[in-house]
Amino acid sequence: MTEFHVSLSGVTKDYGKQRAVNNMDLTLRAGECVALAGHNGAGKSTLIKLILGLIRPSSGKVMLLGHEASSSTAVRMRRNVGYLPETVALHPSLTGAETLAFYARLKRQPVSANTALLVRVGIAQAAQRRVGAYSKGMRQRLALAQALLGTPKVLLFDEPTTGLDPASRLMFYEIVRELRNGGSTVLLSTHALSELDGHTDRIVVMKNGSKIADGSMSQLRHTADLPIRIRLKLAQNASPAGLLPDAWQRIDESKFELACTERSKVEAIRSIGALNMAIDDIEIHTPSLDDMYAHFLRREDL
Ligand SMILES: Nc1ncnc2c1ncn2[C@@H]1O[C@H](COP(=O)(O)OP(=O)(O)OP(=O)(O)O)[C@@H](O)[C@H]1O
Repeated sequence: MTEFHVSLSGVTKDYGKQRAVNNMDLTLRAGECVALAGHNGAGKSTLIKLILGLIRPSSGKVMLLGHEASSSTAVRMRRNVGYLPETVALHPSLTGAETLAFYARLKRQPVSANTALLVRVGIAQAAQRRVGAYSKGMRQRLALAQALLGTPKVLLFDEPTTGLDPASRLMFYEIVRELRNGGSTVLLSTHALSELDGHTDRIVVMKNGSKIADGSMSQLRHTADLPIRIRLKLAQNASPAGLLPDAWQRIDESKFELACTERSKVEAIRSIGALNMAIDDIEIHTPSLDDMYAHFLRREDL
């Protein structure tokens, strides 16, 4: 049986006249990492707060670990949920160790596990320093440590990698991988789609409160069907380039380019093979995640 850790059905959230989330359906399974992408004000943070039960939907149902998210029974479930908010307010006069101990007590977790947690997020050496003297990245790592307390079943990260350097980002995604392998569900909101490659199972794209795309990277590529560019470099002794069909554009003396769809890519490569030309190199440029993202956000019909 598929185990859903989180499910939203027909969820709408209005703030007065402002519709922040519109008729949203979403399910998150155990051991799944899903990225939530969308422009500023698309409704990502609101969606995360709905899952946390911090706000109630105007209509529809949000289920978290088998309980309605904003119900009193779900409060007990919160111990199984880790949350990293978009802006983290940590007390500047507490040390890193004291901060984590404070959150561990709030979450009723043993403080004995904290040292290992500080090592895991890479700030053990600064544990006795005041948080006020931490860099932005160090504060973000400490905030991540509090979200990981008790190895939650559901982790909600609101723009977790903002302010992290590339090494810290890698550390973050390494932790996400461990969490997934351990069966936790991870939902992370982001603007940085280009850094997601290989780190998430699905990407959900939101626009003006509605879900406009939901699928794995390759499913989204298929749906977007953006042109792929195949570049050929012919060998010096190659047969005349005139053998190439007209669709191939000449770039210079020896280089040619074809724009084709994801679906017709294999056929295009096969047809070059059939021409029996001497080829030095073939490059395939697939659309980047940012290209796909821009494509979905641009579409007027969505
Ligand atoms: N407490 C609130 N009261 C009124 N309107 C709100 C409130 N919180 C959010 N909104 C509105 O709801 C919409 C969605 O906001 P939300 O913060 O969920 O977007 P977001 O996708 O997280 O944006 P960002 O990427 O900028 O963080 C926006 O139009 C925002 O102005």
